[in-house]
Amino acid sequence: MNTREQVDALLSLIKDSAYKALDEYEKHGQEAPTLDSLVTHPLDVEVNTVDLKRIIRTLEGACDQLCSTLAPPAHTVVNRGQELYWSCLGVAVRSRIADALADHPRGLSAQELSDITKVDAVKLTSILRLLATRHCFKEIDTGVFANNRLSLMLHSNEPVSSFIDLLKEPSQAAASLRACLEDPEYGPSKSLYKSPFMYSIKDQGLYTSLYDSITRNPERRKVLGTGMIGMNFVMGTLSVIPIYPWKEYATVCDVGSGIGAFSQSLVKSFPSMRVTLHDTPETINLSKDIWAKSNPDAVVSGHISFAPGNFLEEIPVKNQDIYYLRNIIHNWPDKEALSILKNIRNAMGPHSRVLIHDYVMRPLNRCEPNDLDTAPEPLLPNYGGGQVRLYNQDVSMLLLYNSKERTVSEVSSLGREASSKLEKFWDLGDTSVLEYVAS
Ligand SMILES: C[S@@+](CC[C@H](N)C(=O)[O-])C[C@H]1O[C@@H](n2cnc3c(N)ncnc32)[C@H](O)[C@@H]1O
Repeated sequence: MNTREQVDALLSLIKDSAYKALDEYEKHGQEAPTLDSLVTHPLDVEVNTVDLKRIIRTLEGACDQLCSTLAPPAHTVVNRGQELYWSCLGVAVRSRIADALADHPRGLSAQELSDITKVDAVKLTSILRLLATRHCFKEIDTGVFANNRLSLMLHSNEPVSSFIDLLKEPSQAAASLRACLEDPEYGPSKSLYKSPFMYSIKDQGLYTSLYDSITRNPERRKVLGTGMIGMNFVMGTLSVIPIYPWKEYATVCDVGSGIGAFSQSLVKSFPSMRVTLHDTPETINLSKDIWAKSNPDAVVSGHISFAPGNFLEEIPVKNQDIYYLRNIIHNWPDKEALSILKNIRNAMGPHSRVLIHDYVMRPLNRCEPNDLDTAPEPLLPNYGGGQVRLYNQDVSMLLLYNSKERTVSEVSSLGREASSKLEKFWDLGDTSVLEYVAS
């Protein structure tokens, strides 16, 4: 295709997917809200958004490719190199700007916001202008800002805001990435204990790993718990609940459960299921408190139980129908990921299944045939910018743990080494579930 043909094809994809997205909102009861709207649309809180995700990845991929094709190359790379949105979002969350604006639909001046948040008014103006330029908050008069559809996500009641807060550690590690890669000891290391994050805090000599630093910091532990709810909401992982045949099974071990955000939804949909949460003792203590308040009946009836421990040493819960691991394997370099899978294999009964629920890396070229959903040309086969979160997450895993998001064949080879074989692949739009049985 020459450039004009590519632009034509990209414009068709954009037009087609934009109209499909409008239809998708309307199918869920109301037309798509404008950016100024402060009203939640039913689709905003829907668990299964796989169809919308598939539409949006084409739309975003095509818009990004169209602009990258037609803008001067220097313009595009400098814009990306200067990107500081993440830093301003972090400030907005920490200083609770969206909370401050909640009762002021006609907005507050930067000075009024500064009086509430204690952030200097001039600096706050620059920060909010950058955010509003890409549609998070809006400037309704010079220096006067109000909430809009995107900034509502930064309210402290929204788990997504905790996930934004949780990006502090990878951002800190990202600032050290270049120096870390050039360091003779840290650069070539594959160890969790020598990740770019560990490099960034090595002079403090306080912690052995990111998990060590979070486990010993109750405030960050809480942010991790709620941030995981926000991250999973964005990833749409709860769509596994309506899509996977849970009713064929009776017992589940949620391995590395966190505070049990997944299991809360699972027992709500399948109240007869017996679920055991397995995590570190500190996180299990936190989750016991949370469940005692949020769902005491499930705890008293024994439908939810707790198994503190260390999955690198042993899985204390034996012979479950399902061992479910959401956002676990990607946190660990191959050596530790294999230990976790081997420990699960030792805990499994003859009919147990393992569900590994993570992002799955897709090829950026069309050379190798694969069974994954491939984008139409001229898009990159992995949807390019339409799947950028997956690639950001991949690099975040490198920054934090010297780990990565894996391809199907990388996870399968770890599975094989742990005496398990891939039986089924579930594509949930952004994320995928790899289902393993004993081999
Ligand atoms: C990224 S979070 C995922 C939480 C949860 N699966 C979810 O998706 O919401 C990883 C979890 O692994 C737990 N974890 C880390 N090291 C562990 C270990 N050695 N044994 C058991 N759990 C561990 C952490 O405490 C944390 O809750």
